[in-house]
Amino acid sequence: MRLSRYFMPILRDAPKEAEIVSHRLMLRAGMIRQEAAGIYAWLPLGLKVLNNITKIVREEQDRAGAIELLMPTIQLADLWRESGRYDAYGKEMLRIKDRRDREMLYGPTNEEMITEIFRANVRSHKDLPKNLYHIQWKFRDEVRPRFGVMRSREFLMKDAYSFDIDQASAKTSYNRMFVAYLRTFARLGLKAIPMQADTGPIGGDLSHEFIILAKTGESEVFGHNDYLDFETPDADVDFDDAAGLQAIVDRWTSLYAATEEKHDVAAFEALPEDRRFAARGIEVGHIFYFGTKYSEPMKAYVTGPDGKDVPVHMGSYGIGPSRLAAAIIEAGHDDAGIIWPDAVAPFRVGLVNLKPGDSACDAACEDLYAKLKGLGLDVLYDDTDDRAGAKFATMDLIGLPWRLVVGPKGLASGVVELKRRGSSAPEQLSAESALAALS
Ligand SMILES: Nc1ncnc2c1ncn2[C@@H]1O[C@H](COS(=O)(=O)NC(=O)[C@@H](N)CS)[C@@H](O)[C@H]1O
Repeated sequence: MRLSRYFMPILRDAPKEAEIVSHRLMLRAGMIRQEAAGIYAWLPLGLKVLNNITKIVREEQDRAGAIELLMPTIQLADLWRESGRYDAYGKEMLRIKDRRDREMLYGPTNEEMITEIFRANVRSHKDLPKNLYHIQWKFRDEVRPRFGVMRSREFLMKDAYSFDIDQASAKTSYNRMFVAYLRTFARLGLKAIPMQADTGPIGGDLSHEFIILAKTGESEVFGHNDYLDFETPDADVDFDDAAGLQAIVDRWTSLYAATEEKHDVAAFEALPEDRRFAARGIEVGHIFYFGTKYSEPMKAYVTGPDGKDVPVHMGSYGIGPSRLAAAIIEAGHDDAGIIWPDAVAPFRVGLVNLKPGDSACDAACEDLYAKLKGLGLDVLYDDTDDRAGAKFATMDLIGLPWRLVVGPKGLASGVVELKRRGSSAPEQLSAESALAALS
């Protein structure tokens, strides 16, 4: 992409209302723009990051055997009356009426709707287990939206829902998502720790939050340090091996880890001082098992092996891709700006022409631009007339993994300059060597 043709409204300074670093940097990098309190437009650079995040989320859901569909954002109030949550959900629910005065709502979550879709189509235990998911915008009228997209009112969520014949089988579905979440957050360059958590308005009695440690996290969390060195399950983990999955979950829940709500001070303080952490954390995922909480009132039954109708056992599993864009910045930045993990970066390489209009620089940049794209790399080519310092600052701010600089002096001695974001010194090397280093 040529920067002269792109749309990336960089801000020199962050607006004063931005309190945390990710909010400041997302505004300054031209990734998002607030349209109303807690409601954001995702500008081109931010949308590329969001799409990279959802791509990884989707791949790991699919690997775990979940099946993707897409449910609407607008839901009928009557559906929520069936589960009894319409009144219970409270002020966070955005209630609307259509032209026929029909009561509707902007979905904060989809347990009722997915249960309705399931019960209309699945009647036999032979069709179980099932895990259906979508990646869809949600609305929760948070009393105090803040920290940019970290706690917004309209936000993107991957929410998956599992259906099983009994609790034992539902636990395996829960474990599949647990393992998928470990892999997902690791691929996003994050160290997420599963912590026992409250179930809140979703319900049930088994729940884990996946927390990443960050100074600006909203939650107070406590845990055993060893979690930070646990390896992530491999891509070839067998999602049909119930015992193997349980072993992974057992290992990842074997040491102390709890959010404030579930914190057991005595258990925590029994740990050696140098083996425990008390930190702030960001909740990037939350999984729940809640049995027949929805299937019972909504009559989502299947015929069991004994011919008797039984309500299905369910769980729901949420990840916040829009929150993750901010959380990843909280976990990876420096004074110059964002440091994206390669898998999430909006472009792989920032190509900087120090002297647009100089025929040697223009020719060398066009050649590198074409070759880098030929290597399948996404390139942002800064062909603008900005000063060199401003160009370098922009590339650091938006956090691209590589910066490749072409200038008249360098060309005269047959070199270009290559720099890895976040590492130390830039390297002077031939264009060919630079291409080899980037391929
Ligand atoms: N206001 C918000 N802004 C941004 N992300 C949010 C917000 N509220 C929740 N999330 C994200 O959405 C994830 C799931 O939300 S949740 O309430 O915990 N879970 C559910 O809604 C269940 N239906 C799981 S399918 C959270 O872990 C968090 O990453």
